[in-house]
Amino acid sequence: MTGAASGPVDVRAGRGRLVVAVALLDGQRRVLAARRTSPPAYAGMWEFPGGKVEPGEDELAALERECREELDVQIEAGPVLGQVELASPGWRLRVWFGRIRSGTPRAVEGGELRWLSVPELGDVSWLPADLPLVDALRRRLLEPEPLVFPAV
Ligand SMILES: Nc1nc2c([nH]c(=O)n2[C@H]2C[C@H](O)[C@@H](COP(=O)(O)OP(=O)(O)OP(=O)(O)O)O2)c(=O)[nH]1
Repeated sequence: MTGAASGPVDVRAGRGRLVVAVALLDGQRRVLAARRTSPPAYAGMWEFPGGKVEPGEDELAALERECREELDVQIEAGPVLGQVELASPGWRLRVWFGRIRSGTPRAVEGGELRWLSVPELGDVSWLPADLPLVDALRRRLLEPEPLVFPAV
Protein backbone atom coordinates (compact mmCIF):
# COMPACT_ATOMS: atom_id res chain seq x y z
CA MET A 1 0.00 0.00 0.00
CA THR A 2 1.14 3.52 -0.64
CA GLY A 3 0.22 6.81 0.94
CA ALA A 4 -0.71 10.15 -0.51
CA ALA A 5 2.94 10.91 -1.30
CA SER A 6 2.88 8.71 -4.39
CA GLY A 7 1.00 11.47 -6.17
CA PRO A 8 -2.27 11.76 -7.99
CA VAL A 9 -3.44 9.33 -10.62
CA ASP A 10 -3.49 11.12 -13.96
CA VAL A 11 -7.08 10.34 -14.78
CA ARG A 12 -7.50 13.00 -17.43
CA ALA A 13 -4.55 11.76 -19.44
CA GLY A 14 -6.01 8.26 -19.34
CA ARG A 15 -2.85 6.85 -17.77
CA GLY A 16 -4.72 5.38 -14.88
CA ARG A 17 -8.19 5.04 -13.56
CA LEU A 18 -9.12 5.77 -10.03
CA VAL A 19 -11.71 4.48 -7.61
CA VAL A 20 -12.26 6.83 -4.68
CA ALA A 21 -13.75 5.72 -1.38
CA VAL A 22 -14.16 6.89 2.17
CA ALA A 23 -13.60 5.53 5.65
CA LEU A 24 -16.49 7.47 7.17
CA LEU A 25 -16.15 7.93 10.92
CA ASP A 26 -18.80 8.68 13.48
CA GLY A 27 -18.27 10.37 16.83
CA GLN A 28 -17.20 7.10 18.43
CA ARG A 29 -14.49 6.31 15.87
CA ARG A 30 -16.65 3.69 14.23
CA VAL A 31 -16.32 3.21 10.47
CA LEU A 32 -19.11 2.77 7.93
CA ALA A 33 -18.80 -0.40 5.85
CA ALA A 34 -21.06 -1.20 2.89
CA ARG A 35 -22.01 -4.65 1.67
CA ARG A 36 -21.95 -5.03 -2.12
CA THR A 37 -24.73 -6.70 -4.06
CA SER A 38 -22.90 -6.83 -7.42
CA PRO A 39 -21.09 -8.02 -9.44
CA PRO A 40 -21.64 -11.65 -8.42
CA ALA A 41 -17.94 -12.13 -7.60
CA TYR A 42 -18.16 -9.31 -5.01
CA ALA A 43 -21.72 -9.80 -3.78
CA GLY A 44 -21.83 -10.13 -0.02
CA MET A 45 -18.38 -8.63 0.47
CA TRP A 46 -17.81 -5.35 2.28
CA GLU A 47 -16.12 -2.17 1.11
CA PHE A 48 -15.60 1.50 1.80
CA PRO A 49 -18.39 3.51 0.13
CA GLY A 50 -17.27 5.12 -3.12
CA GLY A 51 -16.89 4.49 -6.83
CA LYS A 52 -15.11 5.39 -10.04
CA VAL A 53 -13.91 8.89 -10.83
CA GLU A 54 -15.40 9.97 -14.14
CA PRO A 55 -12.95 11.24 -16.78
CA GLY A 56 -12.17 14.88 -16.03
CA GLU A 57 -13.87 14.78 -12.65
CA ASP A 58 -12.12 16.06 -9.52
CA GLU A 59 -11.33 13.21 -7.10
CA LEU A 60 -12.97 14.71 -4.06
CA ALA A 61 -15.94 15.87 -6.11
CA ALA A 62 -16.33 12.25 -7.23
CA LEU A 63 -16.13 11.08 -3.63
CA GLU A 64 -18.80 13.55 -2.56
CA ARG A 65 -20.98 12.56 -5.52
CA GLU A 66 -20.68 8.84 -4.76
CA CYS A 67 -21.64 9.45 -1.13
CA ARG A 68 -24.70 11.44 -2.20
CA GLU A 69 -25.72 8.74 -4.69
CA GLU A 70 -24.98 5.67 -2.57
CA LEU A 71 -25.59 6.91 0.96
CA ASP A 72 -27.69 10.08 0.60
CA VAL A 73 -25.28 12.05 2.79
CA GLN A 74 -23.00 15.05 2.42
CA ILE A 75 -19.50 14.26 3.57
CA GLU A 76 -16.36 16.13 4.44
CA ALA A 77 -13.08 14.49 3.48
CA GLY A 78 -10.09 14.49 5.81
CA PRO A 79 -6.64 12.96 5.41
CA VAL A 80 -5.89 10.18 2.96
CA LEU A 81 -5.90 6.76 4.60
CA GLY A 82 -3.97 5.16 1.74
CA GLN A 83 -4.16 3.72 -1.73
CA VAL A 84 -3.77 0.29 -3.30
CA GLU A 85 -3.56 -1.17 -6.77
CA LEU A 86 -6.69 -3.02 -7.86
CA ALA A 87 -6.70 -6.35 -9.66
CA SER A 88 -7.73 -4.66 -12.93
CA PRO A 89 -4.53 -3.37 -14.56
CA GLY A 90 -4.15 0.40 -14.33
CA TRP A 91 -6.80 0.81 -11.64
CA ARG A 92 -6.13 2.17 -8.19
CA LEU A 93 -8.25 2.67 -5.12
CA ARG A 94 -7.62 5.72 -2.94
CA VAL A 95 -9.38 6.02 0.40
CA TRP A 96 -9.81 9.14 2.53
CA PHE A 97 -10.99 9.51 6.07
CA GLY A 98 -14.29 11.32 6.13
CA ARG A 99 -17.13 12.42 8.34
CA ILE A 100 -20.76 13.21 7.71
CA ARG A 101 -21.75 16.85 7.33
CA SER A 102 -25.44 16.19 6.87
CA GLY A 103 -27.83 13.30 6.54
CA THR A 104 -28.10 9.79 7.87
CA PRO A 105 -26.55 7.13 5.67
CA ARG A 106 -28.86 4.67 4.01
CA ALA A 107 -28.05 2.00 1.43
CA VAL A 108 -29.69 3.75 -1.53
CA GLU A 109 -28.63 1.11 -4.06
CA GLY A 110 -29.37 -1.90 -1.85
CA GLY A 111 -26.97 -3.92 0.19
CA GLU A 112 -26.38 -3.14 3.81
CA LEU A 113 -24.49 -0.66 5.93
CA ARG A 114 -22.75 -1.29 9.24
CA TRP A 115 -20.92 0.99 11.64
CA LEU A 116 -17.93 -1.03 12.81
CA SER A 117 -15.87 -0.34 15.90
CA VAL A 118 -12.18 -1.17 15.72
CA PRO A 119 -12.64 -4.65 17.24
CA GLU A 120 -15.43 -5.30 14.73
CA LEU A 121 -13.38 -4.44 11.65
CA GLY A 122 -12.50 -8.10 11.24
CA ASP A 123 -16.09 -9.29 11.56
CA VAL A 124 -16.95 -8.72 7.88
CA SER A 125 -15.43 -10.06 4.65
CA TRP A 126 -13.73 -7.08 3.04
CA LEU A 127 -12.94 -6.98 -0.67
CA PRO A 128 -9.43 -8.44 -1.00
CA ALA A 129 -7.83 -5.16 -2.13
CA ASP A 130 -9.14 -3.45 1.00
CA LEU A 131 -7.32 -5.62 3.51
CA PRO A 132 -4.13 -3.49 3.76
CA LEU A 133 -6.30 -0.40 4.03
CA VAL A 134 -8.31 -1.97 6.84
CA ASP A 135 -5.05 -2.79 8.65
CA ALA A 136 -3.89 0.81 8.25
CA LEU A 137 -7.28 2.04 9.43
CA ARG A 138 -7.14 -0.13 12.54
CA ARG A 139 -3.66 1.13 13.38
CA ARG A 140 -4.61 4.77 12.88
CA LEU A 141 -7.78 4.53 14.94
CA LEU A 142 -5.85 3.02 17.82
CA GLU A 143 -3.55 6.03 17.89
CA PRO A 144 -4.72 8.69 20.34
CA GLU A 145 -4.07 11.66 18.02
CA PRO A 146 -7.25 13.13 16.54
CA LEU A 147 -7.77 13.19 12.78
CA VAL A 148 -7.79 16.67 11.29
CA PHE A 149 -10.81 17.79 9.27
CA PRO A 150 -10.77 19.09 6.66
CA ALA A 151 -7.44 17.77 5.42
CA VAL A 152 -4.64 20.35 5.47
N1 LIG B 1 -16.16 1.72 -3.79
C1 LIG B 1 -15.23 0.80 -3.56
N2 LIG B 1 -14.77 0.02 -4.59
C2 LIG B 1 -13.82 -0.89 -4.29
C3 LIG B 1 -13.32 -1.06 -2.98
N3 LIG B 1 -12.40 -2.05 -3.00
C4 LIG B 1 -12.33 -2.52 -4.26
O1 LIG B 1 -11.63 -3.43 -4.66
N4 LIG B 1 -13.20 -1.79 -5.06
C5 LIG B 1 -13.38 -2.04 -6.47
C6 LIG B 1 -14.68 -2.75 -6.78
C7 LIG B 1 -14.97 -2.29 -8.18
O2 LIG B 1 -14.23 -3.08 -9.08
C8 LIG B 1 -14.41 -0.87 -8.21
C9 LIG B 1 -15.45 0.17 -7.88
O3 LIG B 1 -16.48 0.03 -8.76
P1 LIG B 1 -17.97 0.47 -8.44
O4 LIG B 1 -18.87 -0.46 -9.16
O5 LIG B 1 -18.18 0.61 -6.96
O6 LIG B 1 -17.98 1.90 -9.10
P2 LIG B 1 -19.20 2.83 -9.45
O7 LIG B 1 -20.04 3.03 -8.20
O8 LIG B 1 -18.63 4.03 -10.12
O9 LIG B 1 -20.11 1.95 -10.39
P3 LIG B 1 -20.30 1.83 -11.98
O10 LIG B 1 -20.50 3.22 -12.49
O11 LIG B 1 -19.07 1.16 -12.51
O12 LIG B 1 -21.51 0.95 -12.07
O13 LIG B 1 -13.41 -0.82 -7.19
C10 LIG B 1 -13.81 -0.23 -1.93
O14 LIG B 1 -13.43 -0.32 -0.76
N5 LIG B 1 -14.76 0.68 -2.28
